[in-house]
Amino acid sequence: MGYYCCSQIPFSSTSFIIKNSSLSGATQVPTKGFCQPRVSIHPPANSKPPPKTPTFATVQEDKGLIMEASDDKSKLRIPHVLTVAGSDSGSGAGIQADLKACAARGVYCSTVITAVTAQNTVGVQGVHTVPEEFVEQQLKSVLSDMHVDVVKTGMLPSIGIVKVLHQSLKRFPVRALVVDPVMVSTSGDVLAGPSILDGFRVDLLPLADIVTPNLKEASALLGGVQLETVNDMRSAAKAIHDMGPRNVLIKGGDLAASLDAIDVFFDGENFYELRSSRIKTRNTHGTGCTLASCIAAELAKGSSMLSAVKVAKRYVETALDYSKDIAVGNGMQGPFDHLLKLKSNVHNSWKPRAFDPDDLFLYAVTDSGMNKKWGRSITDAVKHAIEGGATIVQLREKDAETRDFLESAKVCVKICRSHGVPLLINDRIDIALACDADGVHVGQSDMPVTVARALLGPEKIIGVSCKTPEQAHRAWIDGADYIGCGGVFPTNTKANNITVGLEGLKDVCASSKLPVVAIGGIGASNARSVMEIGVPTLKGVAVVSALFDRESVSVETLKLHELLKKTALSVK
Ligand SMILES: Nc1ncnc2c1ncn2[C@@H]1O[C@H](COP(=O)(O)OP(=O)(O)OP(=O)(O)O)[C@@H](O)[C@H]1O
Ligand SMILES: Cc1ncc(CO)c(N)n1
Ligand SMILES: [Mg+2]
Repeated sequence: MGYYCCSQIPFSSTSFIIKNSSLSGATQVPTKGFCQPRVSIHPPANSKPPPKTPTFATVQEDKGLIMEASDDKSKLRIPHVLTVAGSDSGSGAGIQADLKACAARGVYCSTVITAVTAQNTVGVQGVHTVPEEFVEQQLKSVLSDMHVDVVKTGMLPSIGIVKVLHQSLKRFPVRALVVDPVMVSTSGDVLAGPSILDGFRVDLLPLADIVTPNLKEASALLGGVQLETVNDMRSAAKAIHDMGPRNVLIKGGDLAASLDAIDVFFDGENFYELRSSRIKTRNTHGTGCTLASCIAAELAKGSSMLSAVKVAKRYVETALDYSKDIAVGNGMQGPFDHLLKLKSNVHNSWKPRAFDPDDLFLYAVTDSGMNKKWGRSITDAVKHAIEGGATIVQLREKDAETRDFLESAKVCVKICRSHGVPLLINDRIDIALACDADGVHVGQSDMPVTVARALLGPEKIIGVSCKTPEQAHRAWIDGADYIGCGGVFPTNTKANNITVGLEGLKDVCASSKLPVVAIGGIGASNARSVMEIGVPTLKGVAVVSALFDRESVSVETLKLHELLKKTALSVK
């Protein structure tokens, strides 16, 4: 990820687990064949709220999908939000923001488009309303076929559209309704005129589980009262709650810029001030749509309302912070990046290059004990190995403190990157993620390759230690990029490690579909014999002591590099 796209419709599902979930206050209507009851839109708020009974969703944890206890037990279903909103050609708000927010939160999102807007970072240049009959047709297509958990509404440009939505929700009840009463864009352009207010008051708010107006929209719903302070927001939340929605969230994005970003949540009993720091950025276009979609997504996963709102607010804050410097368009209000990776350097121009098996040629593995013995830092060890011609580096710092290790690893990443040499971390997926290393190397009893892959994503390099053809086969099936085979010879760096010898190495290389690097007791005296086994999958040697348990790392690396080059020529 790293490119802004105006037409792409993202979809992703990530893992999540639901147990004992409860949706605050929605009326539950038991439906035959579902262990997770379908819940109808609740009655007006002046009728007594039903007791909060937890709903239960059976979960297949490894897939992260809700499993319905329907007749067909093999059917997996992912939480589903339907957004009923307008399209924003600039993709910062509207349908496009909803799709991205749901994708980022791991929820399926279907779409009913109510209007098409010609819109960019400058403002709204045109609005084309979809005829209400066609909105109705879209609603029917989705709701009659798919199991929608939560409906979220955005731009509803005509009273007729509000009416058909109301009818459709009566006909096809869902578990929760999130209403974002979109009226005016931040650029000041009207997206739904005042005639819509009656539609909200009469038809939608009494059905809503939550309504999320910004300051201007709250003011419009209340007939134009001024809202400038947090106290005003509280009074507004209470007054809007009286119109029927179960919960109200007044968004304070438009409060004075000197203040924190404060939203007021009211559940009919208690007020909550939800605060986050105000991110200094022009890229706030679509925060409202995103917040409402994220609330809907969390509800679809089974969160309570308050926790859904808190998660959504934190998500928006993190996404804004992460995107504060991105530049899309020339106007005053830029979009932000929903599919953030929560990493500081994704927007760098640096792009990981694809793994090249020839990188395994001279594989330097650091060792904290040896570095200590010779009085060198990890970073000096890495620098010198690269100077001598190491083609890939692995940090294997078994007894370093995590915080120190991370700091050194970050510096090593910079050094390696500036020389085009991949840097891997031994065992520690957390460190690899935190320093954005090129990948990891894991042993047979470390984290499984499949789990490491899920955490690291498709681009990172994963190597795995294997002693047998069976382990090598497994590594290939599990999606590793290379295997390390050994120990070939006895070594001090791994006490009690069974050696496989040159024969064992040959067997593994001959059967492996992945490139192999030989490891264990290899140095200048025996590297030639290793490379001479002559199996094409063997791409190089990994070395610890022969480089790092020496006075000059660069000199030893250079010597070994020369020797390997000569051997490679003679083996060919
Ligand atoms: N600069 C900011 N820093 C942090 N949070 C912000 C900032 N601006 C808005 N927010 C938060 O984003 C969410 C959306 O609020 P906002 O008032 O911007 O909605 P909105 O006007 O409907 O947005 P839009 O119409 O652009 O989609 C709220 O939780 C708000 O506190
Ligand atoms: C289509 C659309 N929906 C909602 C908003 C509010 O941000 C917008 N600007 N455009
Ligand atoms: Mg808004």
